[in-house]
Amino acid sequence: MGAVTMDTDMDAQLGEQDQTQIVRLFRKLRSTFNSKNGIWVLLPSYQRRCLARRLDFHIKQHIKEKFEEQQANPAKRSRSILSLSLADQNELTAEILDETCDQIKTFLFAGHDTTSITLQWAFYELSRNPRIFGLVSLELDKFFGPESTPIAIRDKILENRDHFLQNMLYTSAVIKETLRLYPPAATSRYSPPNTGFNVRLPSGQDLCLDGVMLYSCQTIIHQTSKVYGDRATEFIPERWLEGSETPIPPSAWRPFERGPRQCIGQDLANIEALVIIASAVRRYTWQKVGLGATKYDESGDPITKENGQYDVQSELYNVSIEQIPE
Ligand code: HEM
Repeated sequence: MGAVTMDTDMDAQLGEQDQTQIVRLFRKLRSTFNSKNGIWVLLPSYQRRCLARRLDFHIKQHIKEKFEEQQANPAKRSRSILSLSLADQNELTAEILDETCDQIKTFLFAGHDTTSITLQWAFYELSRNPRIFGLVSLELDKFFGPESTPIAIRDKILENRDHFLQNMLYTSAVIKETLRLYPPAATSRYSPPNTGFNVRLPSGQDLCLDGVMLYSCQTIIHQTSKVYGDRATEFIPERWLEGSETPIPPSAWRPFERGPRQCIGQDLANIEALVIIASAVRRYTWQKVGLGATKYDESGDPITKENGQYDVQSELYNVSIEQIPE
């Protein structure tokens, strides 16, 4: 996200000591929202304000540096979000600096966990569904040929940028199905008082929702059997391929939400996920360990269930609501 938003590698994948200040402060700030987290319980709002101020300071420093660079050498402008948003500015006023800092924080926040959570679930489903893993692998073999290094993958994508997505239909369906079963983000809508926003329930009852905050629960919408059938809770990428049995109305799949405020980064998220899945599947196979770990037979091979999935030693979720400690 650092590269896309600010044209900067923020070393987020390195150990904490080697990460940039922005990443470290961002993580600390986020931890203040976890009420179980030691000292923050006592002083969350004060600490939060201090951390937020320090984070703003570092991001603003960065914006100033990029602005100077861009002014000195306009021809070398990159296509990062920061660079594009500064493109028409001749002067970096305090107001523009504040606004740019806010926008950058929104992108860093919105594009950070969402894609990584999607990838975690995609990797999980690929690890326990050998048939699906095989089909992704086959599609990637056809497109990339024998090359498997990330650089080769990048070059091949750039060479075929106009046909890349058309060639990745199955892998794209895996991502779509991952986002259906495990939507990583959410949103809400507010209808101010006196708007006159009415909805009709399936029972025929009319409800006025003025003054109500509405949370559209994608997890429920995405698993409704009226749309997704008896196998709504199963991971079946094929349901997204042309010629699949039941057409799915667009409004029944909304991990990025819909309408004028829908996710602005969805194309980027899809491409990021495709490139990362392609790089990983081309080089590795993997098995789940810990909770939900794969079960093996005596000769060390994974045991496959009737539905084609690997059997597991324990359920992935083994804590029911009643069991969650206070
Ligand atoms: C799988 C990945 C992602 C998912 C599931 C996701 C989902 C969402 C959702 C549900 C919203 C709220 C939309 C609404 O209220 O209607 C949203 C907003 C937003 N997302 Fe994403 N997002 C993802 C990745 C990204 C990335 C990579 C970026 C940045 C490049 C990004 C930038 C944003 C921004 C800026 C907004 C606010 C848009 C606005 O309020 O107008 N998202 N996203």
